[in-house]
Amino acid sequence: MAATIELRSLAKTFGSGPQAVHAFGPADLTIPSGGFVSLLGPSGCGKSTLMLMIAGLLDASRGEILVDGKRVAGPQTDIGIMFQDNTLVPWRTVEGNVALQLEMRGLSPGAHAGRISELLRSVRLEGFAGRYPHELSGGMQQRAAFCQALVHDPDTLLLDEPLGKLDAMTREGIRTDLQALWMKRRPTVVFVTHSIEEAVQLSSTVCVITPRPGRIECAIDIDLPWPRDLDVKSTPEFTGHVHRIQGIFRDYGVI
Ligand SMILES: Nc1ncnc2c1ncn2[C@@H]1O[C@H](COP(=O)(O)OP(=O)(O)OP(=O)(O)O)[C@@H](O)[C@H]1O
Repeated sequence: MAATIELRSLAKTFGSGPQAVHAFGPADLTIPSGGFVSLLGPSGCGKSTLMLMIAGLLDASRGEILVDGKRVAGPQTDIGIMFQDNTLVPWRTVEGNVALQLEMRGLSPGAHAGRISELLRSVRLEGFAGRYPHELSGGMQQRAAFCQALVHDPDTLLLDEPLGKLDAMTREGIRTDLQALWMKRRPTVVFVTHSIEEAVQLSSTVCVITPRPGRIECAIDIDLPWPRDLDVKSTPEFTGHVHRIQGIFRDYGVI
C-alpha cells in the first residue's frame, strides 16, 4: 500500500543567529497515497531540503511530517530515493548494483531475480544486466538507478531531479518509462524538477514552490488522462496549466 505523506507547519532553518538560512516553509501539504506530486520551484527554494526531511535524513526545525499517520523521526527504510547524480557503484554490474539495494536490506537477490530482470526489461536495459556503469550512457545509468530505487517495491519514491543532467531527447524517453513504472505499481512519488512541462506531464498534482524560503504557493491538480504521451503536450488543457504556472513564476520575478 502506497504511503500518505502529510506536512504539518513544516519549516527548516539552517544555523542560527545572523548566519541563519531560512530554507523552507512553513508549509502544510497532504500527498495522497499513490499520488505523483511534483515540487516545482526555482533554485535554492528548499526542494532538496524538503526531500531530505521526508526521507528522515534531516530534522525539521518546526512542524512535523507524518507518513501514514506516523511521525517521521529518523531515516525511512520503506522508500526508494534517486538523485541527479546516481549512486551506482563502479565495481558492480548493472544487475549487481540493483541487487545491492536488496542486500543492504537483508533480502536475498537470488529470491528476487525475476523482479530484477522484470525491472531491467521495463526500462529497456535487459541486454545490459552484465555491463558495468562506465559502459552505459548517462540515460542508461539513470534507468539503472530507477531499478535500484524500485527493486524493494517501496511505498514511496523520492526523486530529486533524476533527469536533470540528461539531454532533452533522453529525458523524454525516461519520462515515458517512469510514468509506466508508476502506473504499474502506483507508489507515492515525490518528484523534484525545474521543468514546468515535465511537472505537468508527469504529475497528478504540481506543487508550485516560491523562491526561498520556499512556501507552497499552490497545489494544482492535473486531471489529464493517463498515460500522457507527447500528444498531450499540444492539448489546450496542457498548455493552459503550463501558462498558469509560468504566470506565477513571472509574478515572482523568477522567469
Ligand atoms: N546543510 C546546509 N547548511 C546550510 N544551508 C543549507 C544547507 N543545505 C541547504 N542549505 C540552504 O538552503 C537553501 C535551500 O537549499 P536546497 O538545496 O534545499 O534548494 P533546492 O530548491 O533544492 O535548490 P536546487 O534547485 O538548486 O537544487 C539554500 O539557500 C541552501 O544554501
